[in-house]
Amino acid sequence: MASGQIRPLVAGNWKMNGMKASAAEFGKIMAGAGDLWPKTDLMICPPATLAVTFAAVAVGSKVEIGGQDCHAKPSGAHTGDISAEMLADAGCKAVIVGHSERRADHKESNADVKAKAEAAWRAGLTAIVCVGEQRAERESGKTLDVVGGQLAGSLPDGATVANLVVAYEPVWAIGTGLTPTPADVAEVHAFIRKTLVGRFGAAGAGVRILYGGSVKPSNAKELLTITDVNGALVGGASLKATDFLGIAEVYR
Ligand SMILES: O=C[C@H](O)COP(=O)(O)O
Repeated sequence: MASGQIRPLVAGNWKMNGMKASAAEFGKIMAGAGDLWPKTDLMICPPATLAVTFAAVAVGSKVEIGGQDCHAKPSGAHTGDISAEMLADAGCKAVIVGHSERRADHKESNADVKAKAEAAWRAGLTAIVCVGEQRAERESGKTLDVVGGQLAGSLPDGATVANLVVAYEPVWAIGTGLTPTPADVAEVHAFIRKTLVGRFGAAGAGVRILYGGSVKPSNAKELLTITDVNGALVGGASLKATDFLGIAEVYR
């Protein structure tokens, strides 16, 4: 399916950034979102400490709130963890699972990511499943093998495909200012689309595939208008309202 037939999603992952005072920047994002919707869906995934407040103030706005991770179980003795059900209870509509920083820092396996994605679905959330290769893997021509393996192991089983988003984030492009060529992005996104259709049939053609990794206003048009790029997962540039909205502007 051509990217133009799917409403894009521009999601901001604030990672471990943001204090109560960041509500002012979030307010600017909400203020600008009305002009971009309904052409583009906007989402901010703040740290959990801010999710409840942001979700409350975002009611009635055109910005949805997502979590950055969840535990696979609904509740229990898991100190420091947050369940998908808790995120839903806080007003979140989605959760990122399998971000490369979680896969690396917390040694999350594909099976862990899949369990988290299924937990998201169980709680009624959209699962944003992240995949992407390391620099050495790209340089040795293994990108599609790596991404294919991650998809095979991490995508949830079930029929709630409408609640699935895949984010392609080359690990070497995250926070580095480096980006793949448009041709490389197109190749991986076409591969992900083919994989989704193979896995979910016709419904796979409607799953949004985001690109993430050093997206900023100056490169957004080049990266986000490629076929089968249906939006962006933005890190650093999502912390500043003008940059985040400037990225989403490409879909206006
Ligand atoms: O989740 C977002 C990505 O890790 C991208 O981060 P970045 O835009 O700072 O490169």
